[in-house]
Amino acid sequence: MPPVLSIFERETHETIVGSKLFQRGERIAIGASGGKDSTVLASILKTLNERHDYGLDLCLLSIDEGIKGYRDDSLETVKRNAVQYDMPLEIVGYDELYGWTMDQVVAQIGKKGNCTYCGVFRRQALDRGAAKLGIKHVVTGHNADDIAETVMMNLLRGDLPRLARATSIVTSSAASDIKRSKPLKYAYEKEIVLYAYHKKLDYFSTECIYSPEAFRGSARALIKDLEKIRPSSILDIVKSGEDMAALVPPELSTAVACSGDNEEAATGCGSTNGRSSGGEMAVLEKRLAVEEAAQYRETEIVLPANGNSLVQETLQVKGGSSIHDKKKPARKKVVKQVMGRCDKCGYLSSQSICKACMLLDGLNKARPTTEITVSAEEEEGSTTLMRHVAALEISAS
Ligand SMILES: Nc1ncnc2c1ncn2[C@@H]1O[C@H](COP(=O)(O)OP(=O)(O)OP(=O)(O)O)[C@@H](O)[C@H]1O
Repeated sequence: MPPVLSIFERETHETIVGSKLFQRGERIAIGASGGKDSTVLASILKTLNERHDYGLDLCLLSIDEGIKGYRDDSLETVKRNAVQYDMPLEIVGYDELYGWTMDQVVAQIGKKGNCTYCGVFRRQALDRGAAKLGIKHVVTGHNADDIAETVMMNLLRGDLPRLARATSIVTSSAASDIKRSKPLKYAYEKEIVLYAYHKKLDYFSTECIYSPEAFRGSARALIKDLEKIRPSSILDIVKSGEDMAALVPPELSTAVACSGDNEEAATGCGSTNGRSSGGEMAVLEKRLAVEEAAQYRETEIVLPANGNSLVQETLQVKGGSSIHDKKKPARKKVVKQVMGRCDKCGYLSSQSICKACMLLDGLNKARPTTEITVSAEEEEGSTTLMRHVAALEISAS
């Protein structure tokens, strides 16, 4: 076996053991997209489970987002993987869960912002798929590159709670009783590709046909540039993310989880997306330059406030608003989240309407603009988990 394989396997084993990721006898659903990361994850977990006798019961869980020419092809890969790794496979589709495929969502809303829908739907779909299997732990193939990008994006957004969630190897939230973990958190994408290559793994390498998420692409490009001058940048960013996460009060990072958002949902589907160079970074840089220039036109004035105390306020001498006026909205008050059920679909949620249902409401309201026919049998016999979403068929026209 080439040393690169054994080193990779040993390091992944160390991550698993060091983080006490699994318990003996645990049933684990591997989020399997057919891509390189989750294929390598399935392969290596099978190897390590047998070699080190973890005692895990592994299965593959795939979400069919309903993207023709992309997900249907990658699911064929997952079906082959199920045979190759001798693991049961469960496939859950957006159409059965939500009454919408991503192809239909994109036809309705366009490509812009479609990753947000997909991310929110996928998170819930993975939970629902795991619940269907009676499994409480889902592992995903997120790697160090993905996490470094997410850290960078949340740093630029000033969103430390979400940054904290992205860096933790295990995430669980009050809004779901299903745990998530990322055993490849410290694995470079390059190592994963090499492992797949040397082990001749069968994976699907086409990227999603819908628009990439520009901001992630920009963060990725920035990290790639940093790597040229500092090769350890990716793991350094992951490490810095972990250190920053330690400063975030737990109730704040939990509140992010409870809001129904997650790193994937907030940033689109994740790592493969947005790998094109985005213009957002250029816009950001331009804005920063303008703001920097504006600083020189500012004068510090101390004003008396509330009679006694002195409050420093910055006023701008010439027109326009001061950069200090562009205060970020005050951090949201942290409300203790209580797990309940979504009024519409009954899914676990800390809100009265879960995020997926909110998005579906918007989609369904706009749907009558398209010519629609409802199939009576389908509506009557629907086993759709979300009963409020009628099984609609868009007529061929
Ligand atoms: N359709 C899906 N079904 C099941 N799991 C998924 C699906 N899409 C993504 N995942 C899980 O989320 C992880 C991150 O997904 P992402 O879209 O960022 O793709 P990626 O980093 O290219 O991973 P991969 O190479 O496995 O596709 C995947 O490794 C996989 O575990």
